Amino acid sequence: MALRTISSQLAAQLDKELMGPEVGFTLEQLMELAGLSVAQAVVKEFPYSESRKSQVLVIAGPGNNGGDGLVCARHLALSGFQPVVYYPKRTTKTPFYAQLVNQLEFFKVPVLGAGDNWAQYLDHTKTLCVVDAIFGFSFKPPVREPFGSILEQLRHTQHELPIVSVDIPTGWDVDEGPADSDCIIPSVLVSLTVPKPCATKIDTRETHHYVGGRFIPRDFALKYGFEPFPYENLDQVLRLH
Ligand SMILES: NC(=O)C1=CN([C@@H]2O[C@H](COP(=O)(O)OP(=O)(O)OC[C@H]3O[C@@H](n4cnc5c(N)ncnc54)[C@H](O)[C@@H]3O)[C@@H](O)[C@H]2O)[C@@H](O)CC1
Ligand SMILES: [K+]
Repeated sequence: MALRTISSQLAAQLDKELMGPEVGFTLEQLMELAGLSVAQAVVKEFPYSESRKSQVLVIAGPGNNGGDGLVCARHLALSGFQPVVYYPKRTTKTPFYAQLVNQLEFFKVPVLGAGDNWAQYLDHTKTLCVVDAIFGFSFKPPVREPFGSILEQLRHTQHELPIVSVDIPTGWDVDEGPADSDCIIPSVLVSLTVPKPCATKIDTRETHHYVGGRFIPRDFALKYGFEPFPYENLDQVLRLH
């Protein structure tokens, strides 16, 4: 069956409507569910076991994709993993992001900033995977620093240290896919609400694809032109490939 997708423009419109006066979701609610979905995909792909490594590096960007990463880290901590967050460009647009960081401190999750030695966590003998929560559907190329250097390092380690990308593999054009051979190739992509067109460009032999962000009713999905996804029970993610 063909992959159901919507364009970046329509995704932004859908988001706006969900948080508009008629529907009334808050960003905080949606982000909590989005981050929980990503954590659940990590748990499904790399089940926790006391006998194996459980460190996960979460790299959070400056926008809402980064916020999803901060929430995901908290849920991973609750599930027995040892997340470490690298959050080099903190936003002060709303106090909410600082609250998410406080919650991570409450869970004793280290949150590294610009200037900290984050690259030490790119060691595949100690770290299970990297959660790429750098940019989502509002990314506009080209990548600015420090994120260009971060992506370059992830590309060098991706064959030993799998990347789990939140919504969009960072650096890919949201509608067109990987712009060049320098782009990262995630091992797992967790599309939120509905995959964006770039998801049709993943090679399903190397990237497992999930959909998460389970927060819309059937008729709303149909209005935006896609069939709802058949999630099971209270699962927050559904594996597509
Ligand atoms: N309905 C949904 O699907 C929801 C989506 N959420 C998340 O929100 C994301 C979209 O969030 P935003 O609109 O905040 O955007 P993003 O998080 O995609 O990125 C925007 C931020 O990145 C910066 N940026 C953009 N292009 C850049 C470049 N080339 N170099 C350096 N910095 C750049 C911008 O200045 C801005 O700070 C989605 O992809 C998803 O992860 C959830 O948090 C909530 C619900
Ligand atoms: K991402």
